[in-house]
Amino acid sequence: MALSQHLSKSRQFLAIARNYSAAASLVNVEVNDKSGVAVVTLQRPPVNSLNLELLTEIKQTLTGLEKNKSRGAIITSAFKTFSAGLDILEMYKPNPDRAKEFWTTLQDVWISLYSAQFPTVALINGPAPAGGCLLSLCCEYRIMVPKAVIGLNETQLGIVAPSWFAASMENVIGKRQTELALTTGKLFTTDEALKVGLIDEVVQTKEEGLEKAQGFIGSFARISPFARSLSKQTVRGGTIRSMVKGREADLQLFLATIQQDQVQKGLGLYIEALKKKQAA
Ligand SMILES: CC/C=C\C/C=C\C/C=C\C/C=C/C(=O)SCCNC(=O)CCNC(=O)[C@H](O)C(C)(C)COP(=O)(O)OP(=O)(O)OC[C@H]1O[C@@H](n2cnc3c(N)ncnc32)[C@H](O)[C@@H]1OP(=O)(O)O
Repeated sequence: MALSQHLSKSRQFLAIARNYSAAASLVNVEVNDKSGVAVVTLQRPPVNSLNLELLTEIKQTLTGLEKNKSRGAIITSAFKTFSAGLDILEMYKPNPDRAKEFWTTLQDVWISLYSAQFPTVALINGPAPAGGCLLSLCCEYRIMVPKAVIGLNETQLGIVAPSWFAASMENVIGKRQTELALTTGKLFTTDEALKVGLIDEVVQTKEEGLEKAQGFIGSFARISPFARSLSKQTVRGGTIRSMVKGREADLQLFLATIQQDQVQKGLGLYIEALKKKQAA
């Protein structure tokens, strides 16, 4: 499709996305006029913790971008935190039906973002623990600001990162580093993340990050989108197939795990600690 035609379609999507954002407003989508690349900004105050509503909007946004054959997407945050990960309140004293929908929607978001046909970049403009890290791991390229942290720190909450969280990290930094990171619940500083390959670039500001992200996506301009996306599928297909095959068992494991007394106690203490931190 010619770029002018494509941009016209992108603008139509943007209009729809804006209308949608106006109604719900947890995700803002702006399509760059020149490049056709969408900047997807998470904006659930205060820390973009991923609850059912935010995940649902992310899922709808990704579906819209795929349908409109997006040229690329940059995922970032409107706040100083990229994303605080899963909303702990979705797992603490949960309503079973909501918990089921919550986890299923998280799985859908992972599948859509991990297998997106268009190029994806995470512009990590603040802390990205656990589910925040997972979102960025689904992308093809990660750009991060200094003085932030990123990692799958689930063990620090007394829970275990599911196998597809672990696989997402392993595909980026390898088995050895993933095992060390997961068993300790490590949150990498920006410098540590760069060293281990968990992120690809460090930028000083979000604006610089947006430029770099556009540059990364622009680097595919001369590559056939068909060949590009099939190559991505070749590399990621095994991980996606195994997640999809195991998703019902994964859901049941999640529901059973969060009902355990010990897990509920751990989550309760973690919530208290977060609140005390704010009061101090
Ligand atoms: C085989 C296994 C199979 C199944 C396993 C079963 C279970 C495993 C399931 C899932 C894996 C879990 C994944 C997750 O993502 S769990 C979430 C992990 N997240 C964190 O540990 C981050 C916690 N937050 C922070 O460290 C800081 O908030 C942060 C550095 C992000 C920002 O700091 P800042 O100083 O800017 O803000 P705060 O004052 O700390 O927070 C403001 C406000 O927000 C509340 N908050 C923070 N994070 C969360 C969160 N993740 N969920 C809900 N609420 C959160 C915080 O309490 C404050 O609230 P309030 O006091 O009411 O203002």
